[in-house]
Amino acid sequence: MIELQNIKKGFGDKEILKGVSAVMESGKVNLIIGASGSGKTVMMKCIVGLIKVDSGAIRYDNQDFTAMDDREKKEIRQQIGMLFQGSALFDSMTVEQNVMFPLEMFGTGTLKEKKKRVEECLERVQLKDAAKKFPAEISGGMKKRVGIARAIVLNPRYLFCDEPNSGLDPQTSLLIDQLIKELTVEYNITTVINTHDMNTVMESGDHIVYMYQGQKQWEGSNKDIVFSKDQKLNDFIFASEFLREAKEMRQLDMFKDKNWRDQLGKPGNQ
Ligand SMILES: Nc1ncnc2c1ncn2[C@@H]1O[C@H](COP(=O)(O)OP(=O)(O)OP(=O)(O)O)[C@@H](O)[C@H]1O
Repeated sequence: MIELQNIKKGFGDKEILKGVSAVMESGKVNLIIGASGSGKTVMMKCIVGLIKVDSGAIRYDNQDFTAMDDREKKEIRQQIGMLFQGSALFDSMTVEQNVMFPLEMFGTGTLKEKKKRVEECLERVQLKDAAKKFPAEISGGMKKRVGIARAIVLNPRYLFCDEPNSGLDPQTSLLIDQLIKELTVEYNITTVINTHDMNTVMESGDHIVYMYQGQKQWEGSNKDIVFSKDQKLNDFIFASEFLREAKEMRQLDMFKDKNWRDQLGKPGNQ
């Protein structure tokens, strides 16, 4: 679990994060959503330590990351896997060399063990047959899967994905979302995704943090979203007539589920 406690960050006299508190749960797909410029990327960079917060605390499983020295921060960073926008593969390396890279940098064990781990990860993302190919020879969806294999090769406890669906068709996007979700549950990873993709929100979002102008406007699950009365969230998520209709249909479906009906109206259901 990652906890953010009242984090603030500004550049010059411009305040970008205005005191954000939120929780990213383990074994869950946690999404950061919000309009362009709302502070999602800055927040993600603060969480992984690429940007230093001005104040507030970030806790990784109860360890205060913001109070750590460089050596302790490095230990946390080695438990973090990252999937970058556009996959960020090394073009001159084969698929298997790309996945091997973090193991060569930070891994322990013999070369044989490392090769076995690469093979396992490629098998897990169904890319064993593409091991000897170069990035230029594979599709965008395959590149994302290489990026995912590389992100999990060191068995991370935390996984950060920046726009994992950018540039992908809807069907491939769904497959990538499913893969990330499966891995999150399988290895009990705390996964944090920065996304604009409404399919991801409605299908994979176990826990969603909605940012509005540098503040957390709303936090909840994708089921909560369907019943939320937060106007800003509703305007953002259900922006089109089509999506508003889809929301009403899902509400009807969910009303048929007694367990869910019982939860409605309970404290915390915003
Ligand atoms: N290094 C920086 N120096 C100054 N301002 C910055 C810096 N990084 C981000 N900002 C500003 O912070 C604000 C929030 O940017 P951020 O990239 O977090 O938005 P975002 O929600 O991720 O948007 P998008 O969805 O378009 O990626 C913007 O106004 C941006 O110009």
